[in-house]
Amino acid sequence: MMLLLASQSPRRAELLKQIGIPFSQYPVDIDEAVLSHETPDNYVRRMAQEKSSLGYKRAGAKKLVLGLDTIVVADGNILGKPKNKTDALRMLSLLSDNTHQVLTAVTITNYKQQKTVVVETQVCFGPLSPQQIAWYWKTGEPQDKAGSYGIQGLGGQFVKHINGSYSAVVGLPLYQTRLLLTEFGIINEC
Ligand SMILES: Cc1cn([C@H]2C[C@H](O)[C@@H](COP(=O)(O)OP(=O)(O)OP(=O)(O)O)O2)c(=O)[nH]c1=O
Repeated sequence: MMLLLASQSPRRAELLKQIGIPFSQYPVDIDEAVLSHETPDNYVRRMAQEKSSLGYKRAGAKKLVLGLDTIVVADGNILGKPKNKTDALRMLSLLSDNTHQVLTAVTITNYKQQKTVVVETQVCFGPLSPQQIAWYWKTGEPQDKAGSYGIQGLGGQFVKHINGSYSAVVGLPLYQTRLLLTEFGIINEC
């Protein structure tokens, strides 16, 4: 069965390629607004499910559709992608000298079922000065990333340690995605 990755992210495509499964990229656009009283876990789960469901609806039967979403949670606040510079500076100040959570949800949909897993990783940042934050924004890296940083890029130098899945922080948890794909019969157990 044909696997579709319902994502425009080149990083997610790279990670999926890394585990050697053939797929095509099939981006979808959904409304990413957080509902009132929605918990971070419910929100990230719903986003991955909506991407996967919409991809499945558009692509039709005989397809298996993988949808993902990544958010940063700092002191209980959901941090998505920054709207502008002020928003990014606010997020990076919240992350400075603090431990936050990165939640990545993975959903697979096919003709008969939908399954979702949420992977949580603790990320500990060292202190960031206002000058470092201003410099980092200017590099352009924070712009399209949840929490306004990329652990795989220049942002990696702010990270003291992590507890969890590095690939989940970048956008696609390799281990948990493999397990889900195995449950759907896309990968043989070995
Ligand atoms: C925290 C963190 C996030 N990110 C990225 C992962 C996601 O691509 C992005 C979060 O935005 P998402 O809305 O999860 O994904 P996306 O819009 O990039 O792609 P699509 O919805 O089409 O699948 O932030 C990093 O690349 N590195 C990091 O360290």
